[in-house]
Amino acid sequence: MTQAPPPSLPQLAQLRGVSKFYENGVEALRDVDLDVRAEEFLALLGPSGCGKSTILRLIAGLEAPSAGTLTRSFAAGSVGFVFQEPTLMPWAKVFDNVFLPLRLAGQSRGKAAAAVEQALALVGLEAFQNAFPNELSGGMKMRVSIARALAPRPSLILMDEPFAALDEITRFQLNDDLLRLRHETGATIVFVTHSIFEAAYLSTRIAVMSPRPGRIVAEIDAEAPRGAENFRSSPAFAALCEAASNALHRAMGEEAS
Ligand SMILES: Nc1ncnc2c1ncn2[C@@H]1O[C@H](COP(=O)(O)OP(=O)(O)OP(=O)(O)O)[C@@H](O)[C@H]1O
Repeated sequence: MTQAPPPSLPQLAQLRGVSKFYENGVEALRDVDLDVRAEEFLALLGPSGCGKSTILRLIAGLEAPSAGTLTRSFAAGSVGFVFQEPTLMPWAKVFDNVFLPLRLAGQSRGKAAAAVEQALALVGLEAFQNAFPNELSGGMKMRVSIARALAPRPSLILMDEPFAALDEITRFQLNDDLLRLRHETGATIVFVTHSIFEAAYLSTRIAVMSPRPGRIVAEIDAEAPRGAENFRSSPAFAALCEAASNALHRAMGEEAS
């Protein structure tokens, strides 16, 4: 008698044999197979121009594949996007910036107030709802941008190098905030980064990409215990960085060091 296979984790998105050509003839992706599993923190790690942002846009439904299949199993309104720049409206208070996606979804200010305040509390900015963006530091602006993505309570958050423009100390703080937020909200996160260290610190899985046309060349299980006081100096963190670094070197056609 054959045993039934173990139940697989639910998937929010599935890419099979996905290629993407832009109108100018650029082949951004070639034959990409990738799953986004519920409740994971998936990092897309790869060199500049390898198609990481293209994958996010495909998952969000902002682009269509040129070939292959893409299946989405989340509601259209249940995805949040965080970009490298905070992209806040400078003329609007923090509250109204975070309210924006709820306003676009047709909610009144009064009805949305609790959700906006809760999202701001999640990023530690509940006291700044009446501030304007130019009164905030770069890290605080990014927190507002994250709160805006969280306000509609999406099941999936797509983050495109959100901390790349921040100094390292702020970046480390926001990395820790993000781990806490994921824990508190249960959201699935797909996170684009160039940083091996950031991918190793944050992720439960790292998909390593080749240079353009991008393909997934390695998937690294990164479910290391994050409870340690200082995970960044732990052997588990070092091992993850080494595995990701070696996969990236192989992808770049170099000898792994
Ligand atoms: N709308 C577009 N039209 C034409 N070419 C595009 C378009 N968007 C992206 N590309 C090209 O497709 C390739 C992949 O771009 P993409 O932004 O997805 O890569 P990336 O890995 O996110 O890059 P980076 O790490 O530098 O942000 C690049 O060569 C880029 O120039």
